[in-house]
Amino acid sequence: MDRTVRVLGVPMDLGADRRGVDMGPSAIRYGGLADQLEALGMACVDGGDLAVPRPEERDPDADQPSGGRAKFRRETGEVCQDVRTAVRATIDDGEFPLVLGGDHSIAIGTVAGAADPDESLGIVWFDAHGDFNTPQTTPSGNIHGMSLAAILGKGSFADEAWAHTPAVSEENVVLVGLRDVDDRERDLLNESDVTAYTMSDIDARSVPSVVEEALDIATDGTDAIHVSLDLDWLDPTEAPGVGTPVRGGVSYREAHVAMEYVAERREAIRSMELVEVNPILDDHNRTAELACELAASAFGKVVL
Ligand SMILES: NC(=[NH2+])NCCC[C@H](N)C(=O)O
Ligand SMILES: [Mn+2]
Ligand SMILES: [Mn+2]
Repeated sequence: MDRTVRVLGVPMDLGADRRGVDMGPSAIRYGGLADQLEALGMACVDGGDLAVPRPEERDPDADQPSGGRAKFRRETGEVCQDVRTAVRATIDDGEFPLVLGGDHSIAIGTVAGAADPDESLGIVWFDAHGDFNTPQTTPSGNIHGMSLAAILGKGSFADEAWAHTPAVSEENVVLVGLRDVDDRERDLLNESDVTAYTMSDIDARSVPSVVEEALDIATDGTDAIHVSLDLDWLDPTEAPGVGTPVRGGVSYREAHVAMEYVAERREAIRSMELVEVNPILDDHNRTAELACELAASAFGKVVL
């Protein structure tokens, strides 16, 4: 890729129950992100961290305009609008936005910034979870479990302009690696036109075949795609530093080969994010280091 990569940190933890994911951007930087990308011959600049309010200073239930429960809805909306502005400015400058979370709620802002309203954007979402709850179905009230539904304007997110990005069509959205879905979330997902590949699909078909098909669906008829990588997609033995680990995820090698397939489509990729790294729960920063390695593979690092 010949675009300069601009790293944008979003130390956001309002969307999750476990504290500590706000330190993800620092952990990923310390994990050697810039060095890994520069070793590939890429130019990399750091846009710093966006400001995020502290949860201690806010009331999670202060503003619930359209019913249901989405904790820190107002604050999440404000942060996501700042993420959108920063991502859009990066793209307007001809650079590639690499957003570091923070919890997965920030994807709402990344996608809003990446999607040109006059174009269509596909999404490949690597995750153990569907992130397809709405304020009406959520068991937790945590927006990181609702971010994909928000982008698609599900439930009461339909009325919230900061959340819903109409340039994204369900037909071009693909989930990869699912293994933990809530009951009402499952119904919403099954009723939607989103394509979801579970870990059972990966067991039966292998990562290269599933990821290639996922990329085909996301790029089919779209102008560009966004790649969202939740580190809990990997098995917790490889990525222990995440807030909502689920057994039975992809292995180290499978994650790398998936990112190598992503790299083959890199001209179509407009933005990428690495989310849910929680250094408090990690083992000597290995999850953050793995995130850096996977980013390098997604940008074209190969063995030979
Ligand atoms: N991005 C994540 N790690 N999401 C976890 C979501 C967990 C659960 N489904 C919930 O709605 O609360
Ligand atoms: Mn997620
Ligand atoms: Mn997840």
